[in-house]
Amino acid sequence: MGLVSVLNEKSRAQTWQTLGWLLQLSWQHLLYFHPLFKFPGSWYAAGYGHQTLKALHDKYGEVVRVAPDKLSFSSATAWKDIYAQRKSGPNFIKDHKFYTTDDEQSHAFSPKALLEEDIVLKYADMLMVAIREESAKGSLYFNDCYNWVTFDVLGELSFGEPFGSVEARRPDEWIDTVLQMVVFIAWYSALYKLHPVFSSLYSYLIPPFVRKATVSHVTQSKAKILSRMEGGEREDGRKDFYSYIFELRKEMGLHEWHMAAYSNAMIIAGSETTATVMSALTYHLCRLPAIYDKLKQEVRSRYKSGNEITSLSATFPYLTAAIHEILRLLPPIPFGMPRIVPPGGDTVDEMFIPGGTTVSVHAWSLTHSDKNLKDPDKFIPERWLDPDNTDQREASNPFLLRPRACIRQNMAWMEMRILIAKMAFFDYELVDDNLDWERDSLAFILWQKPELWTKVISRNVD
Ligand code: HEM
Repeated sequence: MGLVSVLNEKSRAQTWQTLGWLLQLSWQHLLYFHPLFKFPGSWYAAGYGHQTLKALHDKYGEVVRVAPDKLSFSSATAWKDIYAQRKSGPNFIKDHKFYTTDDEQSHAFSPKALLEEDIVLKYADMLMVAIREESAKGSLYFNDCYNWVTFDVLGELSFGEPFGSVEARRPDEWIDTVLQMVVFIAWYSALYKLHPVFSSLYSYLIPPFVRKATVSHVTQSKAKILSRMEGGEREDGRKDFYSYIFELRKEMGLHEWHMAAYSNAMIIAGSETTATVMSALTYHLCRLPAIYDKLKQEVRSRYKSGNEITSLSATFPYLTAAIHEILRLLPPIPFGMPRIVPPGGDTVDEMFIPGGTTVSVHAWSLTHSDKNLKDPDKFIPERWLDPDNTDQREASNPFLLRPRACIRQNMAWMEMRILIAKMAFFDYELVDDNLDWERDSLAFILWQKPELWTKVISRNVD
């Protein structure tokens, strides 16, 4: 519970007054004394959407000050400077005001050989049956379909049991709550970026029903973890995410609440990202039938049905290029992931940045800039296949860079390849011809997707 929510009315009025005061102070500090004074920008840009932040980058250049102590970059070299292994000096670590996992912890959880592929195949095949049957009854809400499968996969890998969404053909309440929370976490983060003091306003922003659902959600996650712990290893003797986490539990001093929080983060990081890619790609394939024809042709010329496709066989050059392109056009994590410049300062893009500054790369600004790519707003998978293409493809780093890149990017690729290849046995079209994915998507911590209703017109699936 935030501090402000426990204060009475008088104290709240005083709090507002103090906040106004602090704002004035910050403003003065910002104007005259702050070491980042020389960087152009907008002090209130913390809560800006992706398009506005791009407009700021277009106006001011590759570095923009987005809050008193925060800089946003939009250059391919900044990716390397901020997120990759530094050639000299310490790496830039995660901004702990924003993250709940620390740099070492999540990497200790990086599992080795898992049963992910079998699980992805199982739910992908169930989804194909669900789509075939449900689409015979009318148009389908594809955002949900993709969420069913990605959350079930992560549920089974994390808690040892799926959410049961593909089977029930409806989203689990747990998932709905998580997706609602994403919006509020973004508000929290925007307020925090402005000044940590403002983050206490957060408790005013969350409607009581979401707050209640969130508490119940974390309690449920903890109960699931406990039941998974009591149940011991999987019956088939194979290891999932939690087999490794349980092994490390003592060594890392983890409480059940840590594990519940970690599994929540893992499920969101692993489900909504992949589901967003699937929805956005489906939209673009509907809009660009010639591209979808090429993709279908590539898959259908090798397989007679989606059931024949396994994880190892789902390697198709055009399909892979389409994934690269949708990850570029719509990086699934839409905000700049914050890192802290080590004490003493260091350089980013050949500029000296004082220690303690929060820096990030805003991927969307970078991958939508015509300085880096030709026709950056168009979906063109061919740019990833043509050896003579001059686009700066290194502008796109949807999984970040090692050593702190997405720890499960191989699984993400495997899941996307399988789902897209199996989906290529359906023909479908948009129900709403006015839908414009880029215009209608909202960027929070993750994307809030526009509604994707499709009409499946042929089902070449057994
Ligand atoms: C297209 C799909 C995905 C994209 C684009 C993506 C991207 C990313 C990025 C950029 C990060 C770094 C975040 C940061 O440092 O702030 C990250 C971290 C992470 N991702 Fe993914 N991810 C995807 C899918 C997955 C999947 C399928 C899983 C799990 C099965 C997963 C699990 C994680 C975890 C646990 C972290 C946290 C790692 C850490 O704290 O260092 N991601 N992901």
